[in-house]
Amino acid sequence: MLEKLPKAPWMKERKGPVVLVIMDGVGFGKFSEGDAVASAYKPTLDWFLANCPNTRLKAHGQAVGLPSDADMGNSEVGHNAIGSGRVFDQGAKLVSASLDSGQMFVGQAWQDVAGNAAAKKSALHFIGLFSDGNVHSHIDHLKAMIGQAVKDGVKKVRVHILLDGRDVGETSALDYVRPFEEFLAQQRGVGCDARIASGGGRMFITMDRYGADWSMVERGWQTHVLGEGRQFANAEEAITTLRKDTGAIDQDLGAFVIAENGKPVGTIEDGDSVVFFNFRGDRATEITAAFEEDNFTRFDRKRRPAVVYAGMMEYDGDLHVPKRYLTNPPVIDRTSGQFLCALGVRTLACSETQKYGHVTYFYNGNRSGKINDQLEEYVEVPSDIVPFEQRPWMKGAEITDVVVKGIASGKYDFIRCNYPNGDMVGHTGVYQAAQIGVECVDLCLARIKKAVDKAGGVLVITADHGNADDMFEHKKDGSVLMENGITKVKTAHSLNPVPCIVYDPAGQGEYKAELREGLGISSIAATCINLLGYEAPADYDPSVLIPR
Ligand SMILES: O=C(O)[C@@H](CO)OP(=O)(O)O
Ligand SMILES: [Mn+2]
Ligand SMILES: [Mn+2]
Repeated sequence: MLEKLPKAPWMKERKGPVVLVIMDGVGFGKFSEGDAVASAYKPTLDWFLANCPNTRLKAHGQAVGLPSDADMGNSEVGHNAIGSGRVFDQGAKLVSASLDSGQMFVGQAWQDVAGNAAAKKSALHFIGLFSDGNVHSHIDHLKAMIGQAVKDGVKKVRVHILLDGRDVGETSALDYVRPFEEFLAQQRGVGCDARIASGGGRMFITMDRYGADWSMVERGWQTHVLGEGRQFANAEEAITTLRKDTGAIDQDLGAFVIAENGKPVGTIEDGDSVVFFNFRGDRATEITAAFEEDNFTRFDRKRRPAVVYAGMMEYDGDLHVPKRYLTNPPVIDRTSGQFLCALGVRTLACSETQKYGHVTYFYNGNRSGKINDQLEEYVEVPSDIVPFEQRPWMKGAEITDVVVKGIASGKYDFIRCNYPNGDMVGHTGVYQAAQIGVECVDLCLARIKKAVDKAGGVLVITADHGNADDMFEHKKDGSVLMENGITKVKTAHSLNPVPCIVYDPAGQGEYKAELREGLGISSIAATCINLLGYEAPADYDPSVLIPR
């Protein structure tokens, strides 16, 4: 049972709702070149920063539960922290710890997958994001598992590699493939037939999220499971050829099947074992459903092999997906949503498909369902299926329509939304588009400001991590990295801090104009709870508001 939060005696009631805007991927850059946030025309955001209480919050590394401060933030850990008001050790850290201690390998799930392949002399397949980005996966985890599988007597390993180029350098795939091929050769040297079997860009196959584009998963199934698609002798040949043919960066590269004499080397067959080695859930649950669900209707699987399947982690704590997983997820309990529902606070959450689960599922501690059907409304604006550099405004206007209407309706006490633009367009690496994405968010903020003014509400503006604020690769000395005479673009998130702005036109001086400094984005939960008129739970990270 949750304790009931006491009223904050120092906070006066506002007439209108508390509105929380999460500008995904909008941070404060530290370089002038490549900062599409700083260069954007954004009069509203600039006005807020000049006239409202505001501070910068940490949104990366240990401030969001990642192993080290060299780890950039991401949407999962960011929204977990914002929604739960505390910092939990996250997947990246938990999996590494479980591997280091050997805990994973004594667990039942590992015994099932490795034991099955060893006993049946069948293949153990690994599918996942192939990089050291540490957002969805880490290649070291993959290598540790393969090493153990060999020790456990597995004689055949097949790896299906999803090329990253989104959390790491945009054309860095071969930096991972080449040393990995050497590693696989070592495994073959000790009697395990270990090979790369298939692959493709992560934004082209397998790793769709929130049902935005199931055709990606279908292509992944065809590639990994059925072995259908363009054939190559090895991954390096595939990557070099596809790059030459299409000019695509890694995340968008086409699919490939490794074959010998026209025959794929690693289709997934009855009796095999499969490990999906991403620890993060949003882009893992669809392919998991294709393996696990008996009555699967999203696409025609043609053939569904009877395999022993495990995910790296439990991806959905409500639906308990996958059925078998190798690492226990962080126990994100006592979320702000649960406290607010217990108080009868009426809530609206909204984003477009690409980030819909961020403001619901991640925000609620990786649980996909609602906390309270009567009190909460979740609105998903369907995302376009387009390269976002072509439409950098995305569904900003439509999300704003929902929020503005929600504010005016008087039906909600708390409204939260996520604008994907800074992030989704930032990931494309197209500077001009990223800048327009940020400008779109600014245009939306102006509309929200008006609605808040009219309703007598209060607005909190923040972000989950940076991205558009850092669009060029920089050298250690801070100068821009050039390649063939042009700036090398950066598609990944940044390590930069993010804004926290409190626009409170109906405020009565209940708190100091200087906000508490040095905090991380987990402080947003207590801040919103305070503005709603309650004291935050004692174990929450402090609010940015200092009562007078
Ligand atoms: O697109 C994604 O999956 C990640 C980057 O890997 O971005 P975000 O954390 O912002 O969702
Ligand atoms: Mn994000
Ligand atoms: Mn992102």
